[in-house]
Amino acid sequence: MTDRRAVLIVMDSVGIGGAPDAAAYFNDGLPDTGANTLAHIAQTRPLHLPHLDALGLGAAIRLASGAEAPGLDAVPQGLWGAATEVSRGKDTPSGHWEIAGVPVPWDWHYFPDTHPSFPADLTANIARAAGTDGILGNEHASGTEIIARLGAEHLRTGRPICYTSADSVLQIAAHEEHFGLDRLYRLCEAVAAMVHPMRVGRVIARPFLGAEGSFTRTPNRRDYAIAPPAPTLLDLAHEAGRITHAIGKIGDIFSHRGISHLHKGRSDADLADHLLRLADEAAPGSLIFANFVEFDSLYGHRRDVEGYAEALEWFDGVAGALMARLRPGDLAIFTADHGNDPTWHGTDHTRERVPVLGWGYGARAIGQVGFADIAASVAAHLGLPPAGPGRSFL
Ligand SMILES: O=P(O)(O)O[C@H]1O[C@H](CO)[C@@H](O)[C@H]1O
Ligand SMILES: [Mn+2]
Ligand SMILES: [Mn+2]
Repeated sequence: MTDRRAVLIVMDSVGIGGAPDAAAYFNDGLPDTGANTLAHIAQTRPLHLPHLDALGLGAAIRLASGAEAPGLDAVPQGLWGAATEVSRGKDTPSGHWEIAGVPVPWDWHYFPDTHPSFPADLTANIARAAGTDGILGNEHASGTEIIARLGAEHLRTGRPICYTSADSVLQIAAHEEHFGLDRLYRLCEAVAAMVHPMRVGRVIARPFLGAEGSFTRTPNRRDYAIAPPAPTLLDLAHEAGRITHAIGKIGDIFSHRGISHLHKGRSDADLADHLLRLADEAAPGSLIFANFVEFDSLYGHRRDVEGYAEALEWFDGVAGALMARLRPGDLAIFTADHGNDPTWHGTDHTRERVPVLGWGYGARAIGQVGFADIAASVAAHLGLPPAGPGRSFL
């Protein structure tokens, strides 16, 4: 068995524009053509990302989309390229599964942007499972906006707040104390069993606390996702006897399959602590697979450009600290699952290419690759059987 370790890091929503099929994806009814998360942030205010840029981040942006990204102009010293997704979906499971070697073979079910959004029989079944006389919401919404608008009515009526987005999701927001956290989890589990057969990708529990005017979501979000339709990189590594460490949302995204140890936290700062500790401690031959979600959840969906920029600059320090701890023979890859351009209209993800930045193979331009090539490369590095339809770029 190889001693070589691999660290695969998804910077959630850190897209670099240029997706060839962006016109088929929408925000507020308008196509995602031209969306470019990183370039548009950098054009708003120059980014200082010395570690990621030294690997080739600025070069990857120019390769993916031809866009200028002020502040990101280093000569690449790492492995660098841009990856294009083939799965028909611009959400988290589609991106992560394809990165792990399993492009999504089906069309997800999306709920229409109408009011009501959910079919009447589903609405009735959700209320029955909740033990309430109805539901609130039943529309496309942003999660922070809808609890501000409907939170008081939720407390008054006890009805769960159910909403969706341009993603294949059904989200349920409820007050942790008034409705109850365990009750919300049980409801989401029951609703997941109703909608997974329809190919709705996820049911998401969105607990919140507080009183009218100050409702706030808590870190107790939980995702109930459809299982990947084929063995992923995690499954292959685990079956080969490797230790697999999942950091953050990776457990939920892969239905907890192929994971030896799950490391969660209340924030990305907690996840960074796990990552840096594992860089010191993870066994030879192991795979560390991390998702850093706050770019997406706190800044992308909220269209907060400055917050996103600061989160990137914080994460660049984490990336530098990680690279300082890796050992000769290790591979680290930094990539993303989709875009979420905070300068764009709407509040949904944006269809984009993503960066592929690697530490451990010297300076190497890999050009345009596919998401699934990442799985093939990590598998090759770890000496595992080929993972999925991609080709190794190593
Ligand atoms: O607005 P919030 O509730 O954060 O929802 C966002 O989070 C969901 C899952 O990532 C996406 O589908 C998007 O709509
Ligand atoms: Mn995501
Ligand atoms: Mn998201």
